[in-house]
Amino acid sequence: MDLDSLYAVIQKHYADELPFAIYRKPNKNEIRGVLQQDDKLYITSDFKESGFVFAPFDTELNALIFPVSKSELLTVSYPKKEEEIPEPKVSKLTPENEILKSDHLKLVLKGIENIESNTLKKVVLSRREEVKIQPLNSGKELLIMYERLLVSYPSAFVYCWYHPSVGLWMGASPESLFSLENKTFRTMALAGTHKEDINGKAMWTEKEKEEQMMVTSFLEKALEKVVPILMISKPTTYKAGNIMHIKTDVGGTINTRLCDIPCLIKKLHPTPAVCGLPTDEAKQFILENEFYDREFYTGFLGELNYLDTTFTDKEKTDNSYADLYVNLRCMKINKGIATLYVGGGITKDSNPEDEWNETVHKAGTIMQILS
Ligand SMILES: C=C(O[C@H]1C=CC=C(C(=O)O)[C@@H]1O)C(=O)O
Repeated sequence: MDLDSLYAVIQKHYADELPFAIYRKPNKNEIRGVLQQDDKLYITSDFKESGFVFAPFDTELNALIFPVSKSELLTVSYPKKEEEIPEPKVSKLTPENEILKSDHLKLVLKGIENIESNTLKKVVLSRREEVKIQPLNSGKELLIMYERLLVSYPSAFVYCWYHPSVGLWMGASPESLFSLENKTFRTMALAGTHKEDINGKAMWTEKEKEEQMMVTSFLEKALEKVVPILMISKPTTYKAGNIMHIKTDVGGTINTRLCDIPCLIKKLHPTPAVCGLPTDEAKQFILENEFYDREFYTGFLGELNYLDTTFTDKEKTDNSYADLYVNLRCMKINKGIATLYVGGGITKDSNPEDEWNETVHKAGTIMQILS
């Protein structure tokens, strides 16, 4: 099958209001599709099923799955396309934006005050922004947007997910939750944000370095008992579209008898890159104080318990395979409205105005594919 045929199948599925996910993994030259054959909503309660999982931020809520046994799985090659990424169009503040801004500044300030007076060390605070778009009348318009995402974010996990009773989500995630193949385990500590500068280098501040180090230390601690020799790279600058982050690669051979995929999910989701530290305190602060429901933003998604190499073999499952990504740089699309989700890590050294600007910039990079 070629790309055009895959797109044709997706368009038909969308028109028939049937669930599907399409995705391209970071730096890979292929697109995969998981096309569920009925319109039921399947839930995975223990992450033991095989399928494409879509899990919300709040671990108390249901994670959804397109089961392999109920889906057609397709894979096509995707030629690499290089394209200049346009500068994000950051529009002037409208009165609506002013309200968004003052709410976000208040939220960040409250986060900082909490960190100063409590045991909370870091909390990731976010907001959403609604943008009017041309209504997506057909799958064709949808795929044009998806194609723009693919080209703008070659190093991201670029996906489009649809279920008629949940809605349509699209995104380009720079962050792996983890991958596991047999016993080879990989994850990353990603934090700190800068606009891309001319020479591709960023001058990281102490605040950003510390914020990212907290994520690395969390992973080290969470994994010490289950990955006997944990390899941790030096922090490097990582480019995601026209945004840069600090990234540390973390990995090793895991003892799957001590910790399997459900155990890893429990240990790692939500990471301090999207929640904070300590996890429970940060999560409580987020649920009580953010002005909206995150739903699937900062949840995770991807291949669960079906082997990469046997992608087309529906019957074959392997319980030590997963390739999961954190749902960042994403949006929900409903008719003529795209809701963008953006956030940033708050520590004691955060400056509310800078944190607001970070979210404006992140929103701008997603917005550029909407025009
Ligand atoms: C929560 C988000 O980003 C996280 C991932 C990378 C860098 C981040 C930061 O610099 O704050 C965040 O931790 C988001 O983009 O909505």
